Amino acid sequence: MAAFDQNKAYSTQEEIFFDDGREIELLHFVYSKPELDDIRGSPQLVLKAIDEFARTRKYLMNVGEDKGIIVTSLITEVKPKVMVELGGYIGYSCILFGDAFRKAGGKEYFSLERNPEFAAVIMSLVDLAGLSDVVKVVVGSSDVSIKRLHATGQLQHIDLLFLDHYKPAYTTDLKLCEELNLITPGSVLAADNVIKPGNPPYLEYVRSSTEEKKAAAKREVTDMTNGVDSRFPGRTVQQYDKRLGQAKLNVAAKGNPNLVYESKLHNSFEPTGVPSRYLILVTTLTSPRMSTTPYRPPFLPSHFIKNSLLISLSLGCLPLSSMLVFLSVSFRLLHCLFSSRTGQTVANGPRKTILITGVSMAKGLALARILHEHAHHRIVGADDEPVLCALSPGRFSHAISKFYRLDSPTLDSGDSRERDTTPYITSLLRVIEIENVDLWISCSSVASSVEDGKVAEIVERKTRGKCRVVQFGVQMTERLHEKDRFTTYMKELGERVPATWICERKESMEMILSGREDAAKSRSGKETSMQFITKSVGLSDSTRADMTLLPLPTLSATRAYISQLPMSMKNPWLLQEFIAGPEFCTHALVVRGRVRAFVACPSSELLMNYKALPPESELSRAMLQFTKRVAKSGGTGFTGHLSFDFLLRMKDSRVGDTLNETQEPELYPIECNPRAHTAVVLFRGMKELGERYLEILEVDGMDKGFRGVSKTHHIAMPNNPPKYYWVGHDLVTLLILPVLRLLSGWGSLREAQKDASNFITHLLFWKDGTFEIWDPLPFWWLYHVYWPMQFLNCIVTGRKWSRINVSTTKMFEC
Ligand SMILES: C[S@@+](CC[C@H](N)C(=O)[O-])C[C@H]1O[C@@H](n2cnc3c(N)ncnc32)[C@H](O)[C@@H]1O
Repeated sequence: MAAFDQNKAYSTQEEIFFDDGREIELLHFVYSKPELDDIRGSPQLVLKAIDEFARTRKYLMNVGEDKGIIVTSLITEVKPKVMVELGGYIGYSCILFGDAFRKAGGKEYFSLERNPEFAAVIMSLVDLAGLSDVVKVVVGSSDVSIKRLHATGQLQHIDLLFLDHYKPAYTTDLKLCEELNLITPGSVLAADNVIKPGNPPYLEYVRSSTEEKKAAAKREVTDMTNGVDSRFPGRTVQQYDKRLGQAKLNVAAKGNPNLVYESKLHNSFEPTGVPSRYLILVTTLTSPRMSTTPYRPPFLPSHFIKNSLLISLSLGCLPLSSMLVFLSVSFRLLHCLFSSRTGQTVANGPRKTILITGVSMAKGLALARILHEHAHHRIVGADDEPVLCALSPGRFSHAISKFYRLDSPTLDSGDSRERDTTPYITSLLRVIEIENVDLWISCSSVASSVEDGKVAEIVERKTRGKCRVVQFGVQMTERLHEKDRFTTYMKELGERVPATWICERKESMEMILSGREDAAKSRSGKETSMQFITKSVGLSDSTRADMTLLPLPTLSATRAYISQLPMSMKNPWLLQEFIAGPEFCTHALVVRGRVRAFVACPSSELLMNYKALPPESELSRAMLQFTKRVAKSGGTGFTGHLSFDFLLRMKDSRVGDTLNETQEPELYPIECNPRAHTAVVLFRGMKELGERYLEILEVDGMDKGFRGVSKTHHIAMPNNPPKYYWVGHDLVTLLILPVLRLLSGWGSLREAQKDASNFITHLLFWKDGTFEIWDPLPFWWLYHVYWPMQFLNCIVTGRKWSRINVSTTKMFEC
């Protein structure tokens, strides 16, 4: 630390050092300067005048030049678009930082000041400095102002936060900003005077790990007076009481414990020349890292209340959905009367039995309904459900002649690979045998992938091809399903894949990251922009939404992040190049190595919205071509459902989420799901898809190529189908949660309005993924029996969940 220049030292701090009229005196001092015309519009000259007053007249509690330079350098480095300062006083920091901020391309600088007289001084001096275009002075207590700015949509994110106000409010205001999602990865905090006069609770909070914060939140707070930590001296606590009364702290703010900070102390001098210690904090995240969904504060206090509220919601909606079912059934009866007069579907060939597994899920149900259109054949449905609990919504579908309960799949795929029989395999084989099934369409979940593959092999062997199956064998299923093997396979096929490494040890992940960084640096001679994400090779509900970009801003943060990954020889992790761009998913039916049905759509959060890409679009065509190449490589024994997740690298990263059809698509397959995708709902009402499945039955002999017997080479693709959503999911996420968030002061009106308008648009113009007017019972059962029973079970067993997927009936445990 360089020596302090005594010539610029402020006057000594007196016993009473502010709010004694000196702030207004300062205004007169500045405005009576003979060189006022030169000062006007010059932030530097305004600061010089303020410094002169503090040196020659009275002390001012400004950040000062020495400490200020730390923040101005930070501004130049971070280039914030939005900056907030808590505590503006007479506007010194606001003018110093506002100037640097504007030069660095900043757009909005909010200066929050509780004392209206001080705020008036700031406004006057900011105006004189010519900074009114970027600086907005907000009068009021910081927590109230933050909430209001957020609620009115004026403040949506903070790139740089400067804390220099009421010491006990540092932690509570930071927690508030975290909860409102104003502080996210990439945000930088600079806090003044954390060592002297000191701010132990703040230091403790920003230095804690996620676990420590969670544990601290659970502990009973005993050492607090009026929400103020007893470690603060009385003088600090009562500093602003005289004029403004006792500050009310927002102690309800719980913060986001998942945000973990990396902190660095900077030594400097107070403007009086007294050495000071300054804390600059760079936010970095540990688990669950940068989620694609913004962090939403848990305003529902417990799982019990959450589950109880959802059960009540189901009860509340019961009359309306029962009425809907009644109307639908009446409509169907009338329709049947009418269609019996106009004639039924003409029988064509021998009647076959088609088994569809996974009918509890929207995808299985959609396929059952599509095949039901071919009324001549018999559709049997099956799915796993608990013994003596008729929970599966699919069992009540009009499309299904008979439903069978299956045992649950074995969750450990390694286990099921070793064993030839599991309760699931046995129960499924029994259904195929009892029903003398001609075609089994496997539409099951990820949990049963390997066992389904096993059943496929056994059935083909036992029935000598009499029973046809839409399901790949075990080896192919594993090769496609396991992320590491899939990437290797794609490389073997010469396909473009993101750079990927399989890591069994944390040290190797660290080494790869530092090696890549060094190589990139030496190639370009400057900082690399290449970023990576990590994923567990096996299934992991808790980490799958995690999108933390590596390397983190500092080596130690990257190390800390890697160290918390549950990586081992048995549970390897992938380190994969991050491709910035939109994600897409596809669904395809492949028969004997040929794609027979295909659809592509943009991926949405939790995959609860489906909008098909036009089949003729360049993107859809590119994804289809890729699917065709993979299908062909599987040979003539390759029959099953094939879904991929693709990332599209945009040439101009700024258009990240908007699709520009004129760009040449640079697609990267990142994952494969060798099973049906919920996107199959986009085929609803499309008889042609049913025909593609029935063609499998027409193939004469297992060794005969498909080409010889195909009626058409045309691939079934939905053209301009309706958009799909799930009303239960949208009702909660777009209507109830935003309203509750708004009422509890956490959400903004603008956000709630936007969500509500999306909900209404979906309700009016989109189709529900489960409801069908001629087959309404599965919908009713899903929302009024299946989910309430699941929530009740969670209350009774204490099972905790963080998200649910209405379409796949899956609960993500936490
Ligand atoms: C140390 S001074 C700020 C100095 C200023 N940042 C500078 O360097 O020029 C602290 C200021 O915070 C203000 N303040 C105190 N509690 C506050 C709160 N809860 N919300 C907003 N401002 C507050 C005080 O009125 C005072 O003006």
